[in-house]
Amino acid sequence: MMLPRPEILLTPTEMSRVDAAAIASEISGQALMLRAGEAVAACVLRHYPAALRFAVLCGPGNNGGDGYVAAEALVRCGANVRVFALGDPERLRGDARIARAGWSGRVEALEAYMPQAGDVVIDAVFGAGLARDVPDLVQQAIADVTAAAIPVIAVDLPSGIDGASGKLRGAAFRAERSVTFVTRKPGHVLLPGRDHCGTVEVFDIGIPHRIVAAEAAGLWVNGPALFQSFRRPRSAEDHKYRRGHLTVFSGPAISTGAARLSAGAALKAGAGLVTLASPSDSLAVNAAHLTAVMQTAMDTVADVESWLIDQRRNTFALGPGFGDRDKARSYAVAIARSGRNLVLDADGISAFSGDASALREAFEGSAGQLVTTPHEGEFTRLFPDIARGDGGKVEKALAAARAISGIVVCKGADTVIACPDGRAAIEEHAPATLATAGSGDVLAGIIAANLANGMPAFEAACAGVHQHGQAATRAGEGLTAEDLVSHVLPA
Ligand SMILES: NC(=O)C1=CN([C@@H]2O[C@H](COP(=O)(O)OP(=O)(O)OC[C@H]3O[C@@H](n4cnc5c(N)ncnc54)[C@H](OP(=O)(O)O)[C@@H]3O)[C@@H](O)[C@H]2O)[C@@H](O)CC1
Ligand SMILES: [K+]
Repeated sequence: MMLPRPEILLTPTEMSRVDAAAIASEISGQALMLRAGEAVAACVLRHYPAALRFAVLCGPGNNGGDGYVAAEALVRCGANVRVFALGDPERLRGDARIARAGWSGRVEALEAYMPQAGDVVIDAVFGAGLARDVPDLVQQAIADVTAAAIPVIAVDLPSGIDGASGKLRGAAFRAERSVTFVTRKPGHVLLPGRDHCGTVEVFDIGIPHRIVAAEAAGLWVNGPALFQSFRRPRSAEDHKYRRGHLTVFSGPAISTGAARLSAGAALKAGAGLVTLASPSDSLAVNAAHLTAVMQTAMDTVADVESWLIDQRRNTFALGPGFGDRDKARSYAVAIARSGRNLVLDADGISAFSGDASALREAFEGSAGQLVTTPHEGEFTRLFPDIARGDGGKVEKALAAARAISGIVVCKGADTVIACPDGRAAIEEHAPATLATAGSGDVLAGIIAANLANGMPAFEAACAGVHQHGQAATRAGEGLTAEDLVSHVLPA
């Protein structure tokens, strides 16, 4: 069933607040658990009609409670079901205790479970309440089930996956399917969690959307819903200057390709004009490759300042193949002072290694918007203290965004886009083919084009990450960064 905002993600903490708010508004917790467990039973019957036996592994909390409900529902349908529990089921409390009482069969100890051909495992050991590494007994069960290649259906999340961060807690089941409730959780989308969840089904267990919306803090799966209303409307009266003038800084003669990839991608993404600002020694090399992209000589910060006099030059991309870090810092500061937008990538990020506060000071009070696009190594260099912390990718990206008062795009197969105001989005459709030289340069150019078009920075970055993934999907196998450029489309 479609939820009103399918892109919302709730962390386990937010989910338990939603649960508490639902119960406070007279929705019975027991009824929620019944619907959840029955949804799991329906899912396994639909997908594994030929199973010889369902082995339901139940934990000590409400995830286990869902397992007992599913077990009883399966027996009612005539299935062969065995239940194996972690810990003493007599110690269950609340709704889980009631669910246990509703299970008409025996409960065996988890260690008694011996996987057999024809089994399907229902993993109801831990869900949202996983608080630390899974105990040895569970690690052993995970190893046995994995070795025997038994299909696993996870209730909520595979046991061992942290719902907030997607991180592995000791070990985790690799599920073929996960059945979750109300919304997906970050652990379904972030890696490695996403790889352990299999196909995720979201069931509406009857909690009204207004309760969900009240607790949702602003974390989404990236997609057009986040940025479509900020797209630049197309108009017959448009001319190129209305679509923004982007300047991309080129590196020295031996490393000009990266900036050309950014510039080419920006034109395809819909920037009205793109100028490559080249050191004098690179002009001839760049000229040999350029057609629609224009060129100007740019050797010093004084050259940058005089280029900034024309207010139509509203957006800059700095870093791809740039090289000179001192110059990169002085250029970035000049752009910030003049109130223009900046996408800072690659060498532009390295120029501020360990000194993120200098970026924040430069952009604080500036009318210009800052977007940085670090991969993992660049993130560690720019934000060493944040990178060392324990948090998940979303928490780290948000801390970094606050540290620079700008948008941070943490690149990877689960790119996170974070805004200093607390909003964040996770991309889930980036094809593996994007892991190719120059792909990041293309992304920087697309985001810069969106900024040049007048999009607010968070939306420009979300759209850019989405456009980048879509371009890679259109390009298909054997993708190079040049192919990627040719498949870029406007937001
Ligand atoms: N929210 C909703 O709307 C609905 C939620 N529903 C379901 O509830 C689930 C969340 O339930 P939950 O909060 O009870 O957490 P759950 O995952 O069962 O684990 C908690 C227990 O495990 C224990 N424990 C934790 N880590 C451990 C470790 N490493 N090793 C050993 N023990 C460990 C922990 O012990 P403690 O940390 O307190 O010592 C506690 O006893 C959710 O995933 C969904 O399936 C549905 O019914 C529909 C409505
Ligand atoms: K589980």
